[in-house]
Amino acid sequence: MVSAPIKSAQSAKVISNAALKTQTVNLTVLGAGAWGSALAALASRNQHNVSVWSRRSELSLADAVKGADVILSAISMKGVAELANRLNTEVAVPESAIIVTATKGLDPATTRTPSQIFTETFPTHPVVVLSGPNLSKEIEKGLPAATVVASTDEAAATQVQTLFASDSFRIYTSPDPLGAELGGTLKNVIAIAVGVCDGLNLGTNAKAALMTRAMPEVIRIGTHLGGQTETFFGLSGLGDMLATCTSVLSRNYRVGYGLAVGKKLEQILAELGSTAEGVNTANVLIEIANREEIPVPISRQVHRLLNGKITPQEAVEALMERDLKPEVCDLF
Ligand SMILES: NC(=O)C1=CN([C@@H]2O[C@H](COP(=O)(O)OP(=O)(O)OC[C@H]3O[C@@H](n4cnc5c(N)ncnc54)[C@H](O)[C@@H]3O)[C@@H](O)[C@H]2O)C=CC1
Ligand SMILES: O=C(CO)COP(=O)(O)O
Repeated sequence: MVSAPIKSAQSAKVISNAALKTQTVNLTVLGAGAWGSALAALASRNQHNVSVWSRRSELSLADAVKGADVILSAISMKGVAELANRLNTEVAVPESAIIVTATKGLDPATTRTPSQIFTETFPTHPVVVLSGPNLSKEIEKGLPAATVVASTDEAAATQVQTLFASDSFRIYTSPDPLGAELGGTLKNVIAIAVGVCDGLNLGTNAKAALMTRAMPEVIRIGTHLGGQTETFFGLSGLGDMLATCTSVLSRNYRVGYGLAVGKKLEQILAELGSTAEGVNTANVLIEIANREEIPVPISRQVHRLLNGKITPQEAVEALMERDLKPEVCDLF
């Protein structure tokens, strides 16, 4: 008898999601790179009105956001603060528009996350983070994937869930935008470390140890910055860490791999021709860790490597030669 009300509540939720699906949403995607384009295609396939703006497009920013129900930013971190400022000062963002951020990075000038930037700039608008194990090339092919839309505004998260969800793109909601965003951001630095591990042919044991020991490091800094511990064990945390650290499609992984096989960082980034956020994130993360005295041993070695202070082999030695200790002693 206990199960009856639970079943009817679940049914009611499914019906309301289905009803939402029939509404056509005006979506504006800001950023026509790999991720912005893939997300625009998902919403188009769901029959929504999608317009895509990029800094090189003929469409002006003002025209792009006119009449938008949802504005999704998927540009590189280096442009987010400037874009938020332009949206605030140069154009009229519709009053009820939901702002979604899909960028995985930290602002070098202020150490803020994209959702913090948008929330501070648009305090009356709902802000939603979209983050998960989402290699865009797989999603473009229609391969199955899952992600998280996180917001303190549950209704806004549900609307964004419905906007993008399909048979091949399963979306979960979460009330923890910072946790979802930081999981996706901090793992990029770890993906560089795992790329180094593979580039040096250190084997599966080493890779498993690195990813596992990265979890307390990500949780330590992620919770310090406001994320919830459990979020880091979900799709946007562990899930994204696994995707990015185990796929040659990941640009961050390829940065680490390239360094390990003797390439210069500039050459690797030029060959990639697109964004590898982990490079900037490592710098900002170490600034935060130094300021707040948070131990981040793996990220610190990545930072030293990226800045030419050590070789890949020296980074491995530095991690292996640390003081011995119990495993579960330093999660927080
Ligand atoms: N590609 C992927 O598989 C995924 C990427 N992401 C995240 O999405 C963000 C964008 O990544 P991608 O689309 O892959 O990179 P991309 O390099 O393909 O595209 C970056 C886009 O940002 C724009 N941009 C760069 N600086 C700008 C500025 N100052 N002002 C306005 N626009 C600017 C570029 O013109 C381009 O449209 C990154 O934070 C990345 O971590 C998240 C999940 C998946
Ligand atoms: O965040 C991503 C997958 O979820 C994309 O990873 P890269 O930016 O390393 O390609």
